[in-house]
Formats: sequence, structure tokens, C-alpha cells
Amino acid sequence: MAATEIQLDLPVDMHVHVRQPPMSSLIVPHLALGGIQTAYIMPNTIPPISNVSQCVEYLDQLESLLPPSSDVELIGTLYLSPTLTPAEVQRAAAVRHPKTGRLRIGGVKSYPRGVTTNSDGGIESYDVYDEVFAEMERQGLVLNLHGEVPSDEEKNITVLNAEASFLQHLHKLHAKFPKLRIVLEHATTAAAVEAVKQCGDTVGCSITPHHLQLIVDDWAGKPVNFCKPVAKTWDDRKALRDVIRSGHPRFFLGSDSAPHPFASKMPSAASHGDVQTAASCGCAAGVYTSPILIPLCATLLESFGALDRLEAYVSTNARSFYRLPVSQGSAKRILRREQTTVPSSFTLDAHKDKDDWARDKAQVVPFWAGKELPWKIIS
Ligand SMILES: NC(=O)N[C@@H](CC(=O)O)C(=O)O
Repeated sequence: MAATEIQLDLPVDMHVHVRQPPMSSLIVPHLALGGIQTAYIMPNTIPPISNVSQCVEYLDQLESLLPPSSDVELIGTLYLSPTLTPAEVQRAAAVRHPKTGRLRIGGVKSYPRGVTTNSDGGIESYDVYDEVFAEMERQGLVLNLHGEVPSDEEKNITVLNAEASFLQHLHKLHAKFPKLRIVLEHATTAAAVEAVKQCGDTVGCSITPHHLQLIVDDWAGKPVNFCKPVAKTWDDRKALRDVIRSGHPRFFLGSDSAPHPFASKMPSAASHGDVQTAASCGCAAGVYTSPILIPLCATLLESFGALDRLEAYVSTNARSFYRLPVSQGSAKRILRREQTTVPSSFTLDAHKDKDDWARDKAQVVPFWAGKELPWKIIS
């Protein structure tokens, strides 16, 4: 008989974008709504979070937006850029939360230049960071890799093979720094799954729920499903599903939930009726899943026969890789089989009564808007 209730060790999302004011005030409370207890916060803000004091200030600001009853803990990351020195890495590793005494900055995120949202200050070569990586290895900070290389006509690289072309960098970094914990973020291909499996225990891999569902056809022409790296083929999706179904301990949830205002996702909305603007503007990359995250994961894993791996995927695998404590005593997330409808959008309070244009800039459309989810968080 199909399960009607599931208890989970408290879920962790090891890759999430919560943005800055005013958008962050809408997004941060959605972490708890989606069932997450620990959230690993990405640094691609404007400007990027590139040093310890910026990171601590950002985390303080985000924590002030958490509902008082929430058990959510935030872990910060630093944006890899030339200003990051070995001394700053040492400072980052020493920061503790003033109340809990827990680690506050978990790692450093590398964005190759120009491949995604706010990556203009991203890196062009890994070699210049050898001393930084060596210090991270000593201090136990994690290196989080956005695993794509920029498009390049000479090398025939496009969004479709940008991840496969990146994997050589993963292997080189792992060979050079075998004790450095490295996470290949939001893997989308069978090649990436294979590459991570071939590496040693210090290399992990996050997989988003949307990449467990989408393929190319789902984002070509549908902005709400467009994200970087783009979803690939049926075979690639099968490889992602298979590795989650196998329970491989180094593969875990990183939602890459990436909210963008509706106006930035839909060129026609952004143009506000101006044809020229509509023709020239692009579609922001990012899929928004935070408010529905754990019910969505349960729904997807059940759809491909992996519900028994839900706890490993959303909690225990990442807790073990990141050396986070497992839930204390009876602290659990409980899911019940109960139908709920995914809201069609989420809008900042101050903009709910505004005209369409102002609202489009303060409104986010979630993944699977309007669809039914068979699982609901009850505590
Ligand atoms: N995934 C995305 O498509 N977008 C992310 C950036 C990122 O992680 O690539 C964002 O911040 O919007």
C-alpha cells in the first residue's frame, strides 16, 4: 500500500538564491514553507558577496526576515573573485553564529564569467586561485562549482554542451586538491553524473528537482522553465533519476531555486507594450521552487519509484557530505498525502494592489504553478 505519511530528517537545501531587499522579504519565509531547515545561500547578489564582512551582514539581514517561529538556519557562501585571499578564507572558516555557535560560512562559489545571472565578475581561469583552494582545503571550506564553460564558436560550445565541456576542470581540480571538498552544482547530464562517480569521496554533486523533470523541450519557448544549466535530454534526465534512485551518498538536493520577477522572465511583460523593447530583451535564467520544495521532491521521486530515497536526497546525504549535524531527537519534517495546488504566483505585499506593470516586477511565478501536488508538509 502507498505510504500516507513520511517522516524525514530535517531537510537541507544546499544551493538556494534568496536575493536582496525588497525581493528577499518575499523569498526568505518561503524556505520554511517549502520544508527546509538548513539553507545554503548563494552569493550572486548585486554586488556579489565577496568577503566575510559582506557575508555576515547579508546573513544578519536575511535572518531578520525569518518568521519568529522558524527553525531555519542559513549558511553563507563567498563569491570566488580576485579579492578572495587565503587570509580571507581563514577568517571565513572561523566565523560562528553568535547564538548557535555553528559554522556560518560553508564554502566558496565559483561562477565562470558570463554563464548565468550576475556572473559578470566570475572567473576565467582556475589556476590563479591555487593558493585560495589550498587554504580552503586546509580550513575545510567547500568549493561549489557552477559547472559550465562560456559559449565559444571556435570550440563549438553552446548551452547544450557547456556542462560536458566543463568536466575536465572538475577532474583537474580534484587531482590537484584531493582533500578539498568540491560540489559540482546542479548537474544536468549523464556525463556529469559519471564524472562525479569517478571522483573520490571529497567530490559531491547537487541535483535540482526541476532537472529531475524537465528536458530541452520543456524550456524551449517556455520561459518559466528556463534556467542555467539548461535541462538536457531524456537520457540525461534518466541518469539523474537513476543516481537518486540508487541512493548514491554523494548526490543530494541543491534546489537552485532562483526567483526572478515575472517581468524579467517574460519579455512581453517587461516591454510593457513596447514592441522594440520586447524584441531586444532576454529571459532571466532561473526556476523558482522554494515554497513547494519538499512536497515537489516527494512527488517527483515517487513518480520514478524512488520515494524510499527521499530522506537521503533531501537531508542525510548532504548532511554527511557537508558535516552538518543530523536532526536532534524527535525533530522531523512530516509529509502527509494530501492534495494541494501550487499557487499561480507570489507577490510582495506592498505591490499586491498596484497596476499590472508594477506588480509584474514584484511577482514571482513558481515551478508547476497551478498544478496539484499530492504531498503536503504538516509539521
Ligand atoms: N540557475 C539559474 O538559472 N540562475 C541562477 C544562477 C545560477 O545558479 O546559475 C540565478 O541566480 O538566477
